[in-house]
Amino acid sequence: MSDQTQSMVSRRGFLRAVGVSGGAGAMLATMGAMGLAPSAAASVTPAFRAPERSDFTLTGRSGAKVVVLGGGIAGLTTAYELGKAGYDCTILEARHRVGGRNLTIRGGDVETDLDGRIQRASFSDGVYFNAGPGRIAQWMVTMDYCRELGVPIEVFTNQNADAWIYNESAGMTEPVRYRTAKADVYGYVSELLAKATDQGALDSRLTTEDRDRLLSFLQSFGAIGGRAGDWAYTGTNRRGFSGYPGAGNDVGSLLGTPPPLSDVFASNVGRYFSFEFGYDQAMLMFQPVGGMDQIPRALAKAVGQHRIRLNAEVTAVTDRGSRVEVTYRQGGRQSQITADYCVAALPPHLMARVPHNLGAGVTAALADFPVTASGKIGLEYRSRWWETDQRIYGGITETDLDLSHIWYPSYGFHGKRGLVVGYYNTGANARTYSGLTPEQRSERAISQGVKIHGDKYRSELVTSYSHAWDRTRYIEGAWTSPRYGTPGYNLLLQPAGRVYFAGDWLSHEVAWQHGAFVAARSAVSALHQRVMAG
Ligand SMILES: Cc1cc2nc3c(=O)[nH]c(=O)nc-3n(C[C@H](O)[C@H](O)[C@H](O)COP(=O)(O)OP(=O)(O)OC[C@H]3O[C@@H](n4cnc5c(N)ncnc54)[C@H](O)[C@@H]3O)c2cc1C
Ligand SMILES: N[C@@H](Cc1ccccc1)C(=O)O
Repeated sequence: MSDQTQSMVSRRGFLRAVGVSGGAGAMLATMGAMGLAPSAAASVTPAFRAPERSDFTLTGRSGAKVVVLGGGIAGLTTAYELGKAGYDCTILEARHRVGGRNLTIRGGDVETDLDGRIQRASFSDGVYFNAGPGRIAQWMVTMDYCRELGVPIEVFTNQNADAWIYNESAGMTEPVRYRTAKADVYGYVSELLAKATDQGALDSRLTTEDRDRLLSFLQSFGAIGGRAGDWAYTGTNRRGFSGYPGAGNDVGSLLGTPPPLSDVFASNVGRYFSFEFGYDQAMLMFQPVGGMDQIPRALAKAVGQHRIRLNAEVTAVTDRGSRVEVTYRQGGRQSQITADYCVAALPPHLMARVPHNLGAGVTAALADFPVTASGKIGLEYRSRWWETDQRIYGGITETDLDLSHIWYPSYGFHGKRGLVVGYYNTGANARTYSGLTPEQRSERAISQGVKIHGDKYRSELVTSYSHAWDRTRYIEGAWTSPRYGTPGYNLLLQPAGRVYFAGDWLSHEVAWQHGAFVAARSAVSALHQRVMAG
């Protein structure tokens, strides 16, 4: 489908709904069903519905004043989209920069956490650390905003056959490459299933043709022997080589023979394979060139810096019936801003603490979002030993250590220096690290990383910066687990008087910028619909 076709389809949906006919509810109904017009559907993949495009065009104009609380992706998107339709928006952001959880750390950046710990990043020029979001799936509306805002993107390597798996608690003494682990697990699983199939164990489920087709599939899927070889898995070059094939008669040195079946299952390496099957984590994935914060930067530029008040902490919201008053503290001074409407795009657990007159039900609903902790550390190295010595170009190593994941950079290949994400963890593991000083976090991450990567993990380190989202002022958590379908959740999908709510927590894509974008678009649509109807 060409972009043009899809844009036209989306825009037509909007015009029909909001513009001239504009009956109440029609726009939202159309948005919900805003797949493809029947005539267009015939020429495109029929199953793909693209309801949320960045050519989100509000028809009809309004100069109404809107105050937006929070300058994260949801707040910025709200002001950006309303701005296109003429609204007079002001964003109040408590932090010293926009972006919220979309945070990229570069050399010179300074952050003070809730415990008063100050970190000044000293990364080299050109080295950056995405402390929050790092990847974008192709179908996400985030991609459309990158295109519309002119933010260049590049592939983010989310899976790599040459990255490692290391399960210490399963008794592994050294890491195994993904490709090796997959070859062995797929091989043995195929062997077992082929044997069971051939011995008739599945005859009640399979026709003769099914059985033959399944056996043929398993032979290629697991690289196993045929019937004559009793379907045995005995290894394959998919495991990799200790010396890769070369010129002339050099067939290379295969990476040994597979461990016995029960050792492979005991190592539990297979637990990581399904990650890349996820609809949200499957390759290809993308990242903005130069850091994830290129997105909020571009949004802020499009909104206009004069519309964004930084270091402005919202302290009260009062709905006066015909207008909304918002009180905020900036530079030690208390100020007030009055607007026709307000869109509150703060984390729900923080909005719950802001005094307001929107009702106890709203407070209770806002306070009912369980919050998860998460943390990451960026380790800058003076050499790219993971590329030169271990032949890992991007991707993720999976572990059962409390560091959970190690990410290799998807940019700067073959450069002089580079940044590895030395831990990315959640829940209890994240809280273990967030309770430590930055130096202790770095030491803990390094002492574990050397088990996988050897001495260079320590000796080549230049500097590090760690971010604990549960200890970040004005965020206090990584993401929430909404109680979908409850009266409280549904209450916040509606405006409370003149106050609307937005954020990834009001979507089914929590922990993704996509969720923040679509929730903002939903609030904007409802607000505009009301203004046009009024
Ligand atoms: C570790 C981590 C990894 C992630 N990985 C990915 C990923 O790979 N891809 C992806 O797309 N998404 C990812 N996400 C999710 C993504 O970051 C969020 O979904 C998105 O950024 C949320 O935007 P938001 O505007 O809803 O909320 P926020 O970014 O939380 O914005 C809320 C804003 O409100 C401000 N605020 C709070 N209190 C006040 C106050 N009193 N007054 C004024 N302002 C206030 C905050 O400072 C903040 O700027 C990740 C998040 C984390 C934490
Ligand atoms: N979106 C975040 C959090 C997340 C992790 C795993 C699955 C789903 C969401 C990330 O990709 O890192």
